Amino acid sequence: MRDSLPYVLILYYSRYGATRSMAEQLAAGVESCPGIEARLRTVPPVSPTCEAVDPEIPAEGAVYADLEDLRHCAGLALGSPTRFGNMAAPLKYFIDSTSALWLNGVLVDKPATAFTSTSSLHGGQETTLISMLLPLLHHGMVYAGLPYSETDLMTTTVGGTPYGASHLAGQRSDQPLADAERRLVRAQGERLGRLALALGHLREKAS
Ligand SMILES: Cc1cc2nc3c(=O)[nH]c(=O)nc-3n(C[C@H](O)[C@H](O)[C@H](O)COP(=O)(O)O)c2cc1C
Repeated sequence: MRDSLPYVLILYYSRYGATRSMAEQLAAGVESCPGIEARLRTVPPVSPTCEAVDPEIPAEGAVYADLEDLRHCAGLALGSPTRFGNMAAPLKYFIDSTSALWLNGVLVDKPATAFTSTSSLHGGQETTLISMLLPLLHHGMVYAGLPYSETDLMTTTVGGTPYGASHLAGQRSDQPLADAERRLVRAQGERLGRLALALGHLREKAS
């Protein structure tokens, strides 16, 4: 018998705060689902010289993720700023440390999604989301984007894609989430929460 609620892991990197504000909205969406919690975790920055070791507790924002956060999640949302049309290196670096979980198939059949923030509208939101989709598929996760039943997808003039939520943060990464962007990332969290519960029940039945 489980003594705590299942949780969706929201694992993100954010240098200037835009992706972090998306992560917080996605968490609110997850927690609007009765019976499941959101767990926010981040990853430390990386640098070309790797002697430096970051303090164990970051100065602000979520605490750093470890592999146990990932092992026990019921669902996973990956968030990253767009960097040259791709996910940021710190998130990729963390994902590259997950081979032991992959070998044991611990993420197989769990739902996953991705979200991103950019400075420019056509600066690579979709390619970044797809770059995050790739390792999730290798882990055997079930990718859930955003369906067009979320009608903001049809009308948004800022972020929001069927591949996952996105945010146009502007040149200084200081634009707040637009209403449509906020609704979409919340809907994504709510959907991920529902899917995590449903797939969790299916996995329990099968075991
Ligand atoms: C190295 C680097 C590469 C970037 N590449 C892109 C890019 O390809 N397209 C884009 O629109 N913005 C790009 N940006 C801007 C960030 O994606 C944008 O500022 C984002 O909102 C930052 O998110 P954060 O506030 O969570 O750190 C880049 C920023 C950096 C530092």
